[in-house]
Amino acid sequence: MSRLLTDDEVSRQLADLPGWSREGDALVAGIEAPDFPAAIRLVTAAADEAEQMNHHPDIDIRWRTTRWRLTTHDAGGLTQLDIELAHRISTAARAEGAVLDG
Ligand SMILES: C[C@H](O)[C@H](O)[C@H]1CNC2=NC(N)=NC(=O)C2=N1
Repeated sequence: MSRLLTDDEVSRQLADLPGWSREGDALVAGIEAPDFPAAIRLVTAAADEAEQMNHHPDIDIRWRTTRWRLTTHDAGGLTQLDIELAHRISTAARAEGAVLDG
C-alpha cells in the first residue's frame, strides 16, 4: 500500500481528481469554502478521514481558503494513500459547497 507510484500512475489518477495537481513529491490543491466556518468544518472532516487512514495532510488555512499538500513521508514520495486522501478531501469539500481551484 505504501509503495511509490510511478509518474504514469500519478498522472492517470490525477485525471480523476479535478483541482489537484502534482508539485514534485506532493499533490496540492487550493480549496475555497463559502466562509470561514465552512473551511474549518472541511478541515475537521479531513482530520477525521486522515486519522482513519493514519495518513495526514499539510494544511494552510487563510480565512476561507485552505491549501493542501499530500505526500507520504515514510515512502519519500507519492503513494496510493495520497490519491485516496485527495479523493476524501474532495468529497468533504463538495459537502461544504467549497470549490477546488488547483
Ligand atoms: C507512525 C505513523 O504510522 C506514520 O508516521 C504515518 C503517520 N502519518 C503520515 N502521514 C503522511 N502524510 N505521511 C506519512 O508517511 C505518515 N506516516
